[in-house]
Amino acid sequence: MNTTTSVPSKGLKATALGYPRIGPNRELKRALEAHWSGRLDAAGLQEAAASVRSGMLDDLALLDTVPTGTFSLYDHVLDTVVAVDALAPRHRRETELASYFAAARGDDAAVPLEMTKWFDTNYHYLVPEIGPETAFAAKPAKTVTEFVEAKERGLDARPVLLGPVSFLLLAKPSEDAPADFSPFDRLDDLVPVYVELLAALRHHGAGRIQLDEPALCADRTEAELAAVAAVYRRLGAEILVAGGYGPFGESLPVLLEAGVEGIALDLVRGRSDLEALEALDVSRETFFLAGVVDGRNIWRADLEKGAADLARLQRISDRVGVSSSSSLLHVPVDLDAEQELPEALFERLSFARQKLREIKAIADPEGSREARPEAPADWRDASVRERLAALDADADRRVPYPERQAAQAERVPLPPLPTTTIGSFPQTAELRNARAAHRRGLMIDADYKARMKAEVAAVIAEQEKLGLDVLVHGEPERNDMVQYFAEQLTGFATTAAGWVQSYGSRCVRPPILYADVTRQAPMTVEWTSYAQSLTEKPVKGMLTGPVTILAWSFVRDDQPLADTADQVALALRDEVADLEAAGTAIIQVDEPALRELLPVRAASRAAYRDWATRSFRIATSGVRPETSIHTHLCYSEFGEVIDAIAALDADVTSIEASRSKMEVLADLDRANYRSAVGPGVWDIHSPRVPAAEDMAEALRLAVDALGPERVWANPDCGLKTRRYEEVRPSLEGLVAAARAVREQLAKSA
Ligand SMILES: CN1c2c(nc(N)[nH]c2=O)NC[C@@H]1CNc1ccc(C(=O)N[C@@H](CCC(=O)N[C@@H](CCC(=O)N[C@@H](CCC(=O)O)C(=O)O)C(=O)O)C(=O)O)cc1
Ligand SMILES: N[C@@H](CCS)C(=O)O
Ligand SMILES: [Zn+2]
Repeated sequence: MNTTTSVPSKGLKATALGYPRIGPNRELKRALEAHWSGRLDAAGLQEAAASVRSGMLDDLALLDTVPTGTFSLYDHVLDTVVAVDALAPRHRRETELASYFAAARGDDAAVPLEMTKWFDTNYHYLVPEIGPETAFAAKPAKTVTEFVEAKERGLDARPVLLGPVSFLLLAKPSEDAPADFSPFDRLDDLVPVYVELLAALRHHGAGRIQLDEPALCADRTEAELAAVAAVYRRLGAEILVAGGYGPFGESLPVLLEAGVEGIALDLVRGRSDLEALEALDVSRETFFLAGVVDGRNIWRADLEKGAADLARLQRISDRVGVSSSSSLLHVPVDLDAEQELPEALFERLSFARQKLREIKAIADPEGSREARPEAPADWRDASVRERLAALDADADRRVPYPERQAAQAERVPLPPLPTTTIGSFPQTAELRNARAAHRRGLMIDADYKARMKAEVAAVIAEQEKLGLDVLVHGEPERNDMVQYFAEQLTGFATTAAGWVQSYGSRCVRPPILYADVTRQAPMTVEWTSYAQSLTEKPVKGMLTGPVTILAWSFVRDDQPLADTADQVALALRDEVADLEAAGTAIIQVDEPALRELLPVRAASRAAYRDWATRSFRIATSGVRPETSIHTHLCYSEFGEVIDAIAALDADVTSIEASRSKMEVLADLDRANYRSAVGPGVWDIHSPRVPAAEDMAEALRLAVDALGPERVWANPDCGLKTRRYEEVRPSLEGLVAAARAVREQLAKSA
């Protein structure tokens, strides 16, 4: 056994709130997918998981105190469901592992838990279903095992669990719960189970235990805050409460008054907590972790600034340690895996492993305080800035929707309820292998392009055969809908191995947006034009919007997000113009991350909505009235961005609606959204083939809500993760459903 022990620091104790858990080379992803496909048994999967955990501890051993339990086979919220024994009956199977994956992914017998965005990140968690009858019980096996693993190595280990308040606030009522039930009503029943979990850990020698309460970084009601106080009074000593997604704000005095031993502060996004603490009467015995190393971005820390914040905290308390601002889950593992990054960029970056060293350096009073190098002057591009400054008057479409709609209908006549898809068709292993071969230099450009064009032709033929009305080229040439654009724009770098978990085994490599953005050449026109040359039906141009490009990249921190978004928007505006000039009648600009970047706190939201929607309009407003702009959003929970969706001023919005049973349509109506909607009638996140009759019923609901002239028929997201075996029958059903509803409408007219 490896018996690494941590090296005691000369200064303050160094730790981190959590660590990447997919493995430096996505080892866990490969093991999971092998297990799901039947190639690796449960024991083999557990062995691979143990090896990933061991690698995490190898890295974390650099610290004085090591967080444990932040590993997960799929998702840490699902782990908490298991830890409190709250699995829904429909997910219970013969083994714990089978139950776990039934809840995570669904199977023939049961739909999975819903998946949704984790705060303002690109990580997705599984939403616990809690009802009045959910019988909680403590199941400490995972947390204890992982704690003991670290302890047996001689490490000073600190178990981490998702706290009870956040667990219930992130949950949704189970299907059979009464209408007035809220999972939070069950807090008093859940807390004793946490008491047992903590007792099991203490029994194995745990001291301080970290309870993550990220929900306390959002606005909370008085009643919720009162409950927080009661819970933390009851959970007792040696508890460290961590937030990680901004300031605790009004929760901060509540936690202090409840007498929690320690609080982990996010001093990157939540620096206002520091000022709040300076104004409060805080016991000098309170333990604080100064989260001065950014867990959400990849820039090297400003060590002087970190040390200065630390000093401020030391004026408040005698017990201070140093940490990351959030879990390091959101950054890639190791910068040293990147050989191709420009030198001036490389030396300004820090991934998880490097961040551990930064934490250590800040904790050590004699540690090096070497400054991050200045950004080179040629990272700024005066021409982009001048163009943006001159653009103000041009950032909106000049003609209002009703006139545009008439011009567009004349240019592209379509039946009622036009059928279309969201853009991507299945990314087969064969496509990805061709891309990997191309990247490694084993396939020349011409062959790669020919292979992708053959795929476009096949996708067009599929759609013609299915009888869809508005076609797509299928996006086979895109590794990812953000990375593909980042690879072609200046100002972005892409990584070779900078993988970050998005959900379960799925990962993304967020590009790094480090300098002013410009478009060197058209990025998509050739593909769209080629697809259009193969068919008489209209083919949509397909772009990713500025907000989503920002949300799914690591973004420069030296200027407001709004300014960066405008630069990306300007590059897209040129692409839109080129697509239009090439004869493209319909251009879709996807903004699935519009909701994701919405600030966690309500006070900052109006400003966000303004810049986010303006950047979309900069990208799209250059076209003539007869050119139709579509947009697409997914990941439900649109409530807070409904006004923003209306402010995008698109001609057609396709939107995830199948899970919310079309409720979003009434919301759009209330927000004065008057253009057309494609409410997703097929939930593509599930492998189930939807029944044509169910899709027809959904379309009828949409027609009732909006009128027949405003409804499009489409799935609720792209088809890249689905297989053709599911796609063909599902789209056949979709076309049949639209035809059936059209016929009914014609009869009743
Ligand atoms: C729509 N979603 C997206 C989000 N964020 C993005 N940046 N992009 C998105 O599409 N956030 C919200 C959702 C999240 N959903 C998903 C869905 C699916 C994935 C996914 O499948 N990810 C893939 C990786 C995708 C990718 O980059 N593919 C590349 C590289 C493929 C690869 O792994 N290559 C191997 C080499 C293969 C070989 O040698 O044989 C390698 O590099 O090691 C490509 O297609 O070229 C995943 O596998 O996890 C993510 C988010
Ligand atoms: N056009 C993209 C949008 C995904 S959100 C796709 O179809 O995959
Ligand atoms: Zn989508």
